[in-house]
Amino acid sequence: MTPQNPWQGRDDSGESGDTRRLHQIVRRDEDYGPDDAVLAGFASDAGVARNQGRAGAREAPLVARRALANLPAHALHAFWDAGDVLCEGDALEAAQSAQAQRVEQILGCGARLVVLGGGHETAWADYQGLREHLYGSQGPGGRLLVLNLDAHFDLRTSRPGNSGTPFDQILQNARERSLPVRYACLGISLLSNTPALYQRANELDVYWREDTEMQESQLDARLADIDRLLAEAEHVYLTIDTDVLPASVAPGVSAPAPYGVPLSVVEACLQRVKASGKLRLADIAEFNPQYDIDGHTARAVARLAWQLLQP
Ligand SMILES: N=CN[C@@H](CCC(=O)O)C(=O)O
Ligand SMILES: [Mn+2]
Ligand SMILES: [Mn+2]
Repeated sequence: MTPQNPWQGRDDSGESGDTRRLHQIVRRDEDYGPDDAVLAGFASDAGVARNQGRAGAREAPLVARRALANLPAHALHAFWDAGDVLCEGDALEAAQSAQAQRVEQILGCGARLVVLGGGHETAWADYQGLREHLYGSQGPGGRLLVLNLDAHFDLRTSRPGNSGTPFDQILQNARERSLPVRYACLGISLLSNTPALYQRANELDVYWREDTEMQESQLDARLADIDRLLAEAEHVYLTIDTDVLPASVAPGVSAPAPYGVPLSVVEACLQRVKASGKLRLADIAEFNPQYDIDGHTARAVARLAWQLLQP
């Protein structure tokens, strides 16, 4: 469990009506079951450090919980905080392995899991847990869509892994095991990805759209794209890199993108995936509180996490 208690906020219970906020409905036991919402943190920026980026994402789970704490509960009656897996120093693979085991265990209970990263090395950890859940001996099998909302492909081929390699790691691993995994990346910034990364995306049959195609006026077409991708899969892993948002909305990231995808579009994509009934796992990565301005990024991350937690 995190040392400081982030679950603190206003108490309006003296007023009439439903005044519940998230800090008043959070639970820390393990008595969750099918369809219950569970929040878990992966406190790591070892992948960002390895990837020549700005450290600080390791504090994100704590700061995001603080921003979530005071939000009204609305349709959510309870949710569980499963605490953090901490990455000590550069011991990333050990932390990813611990996170994968925990993800598999929580998904095995039938819960709806939302992970707060960490750099995007979170995705390789989360995927491995989901892979065991879906394709392990008791798993249902079926086609998996990995849907990443991100300014970056994160398809770097260097190893050991870092925050820029997770989807190459996932696709390589899926190929080795002949698993039906498709990768789609929405929000790519032309100015944040080299031609080598576009080439890697083409080699791996990645479905991608650039940020310039992900604006409000193009939303209907993008939702139709998502519907087609969803129709070709039984399961979805949704991963949101905070740097997909414009730097003005989310300055607190390692690698800001000035153009970005509007929060309204990101939310519409999230809601479309949720409505499909195929969402098995979601995470939000790359929030770096050290570079935030007046909590703007923390609030945007909390807003996305809040939507994922709602029934
Ligand atoms: N998580 C991904 N990070 C980007 C970082 C790019 C940058 O630092 O400019 C990537 O590897 O492409
Ligand atoms: Mn990114
Ligand atoms: Mn990323």
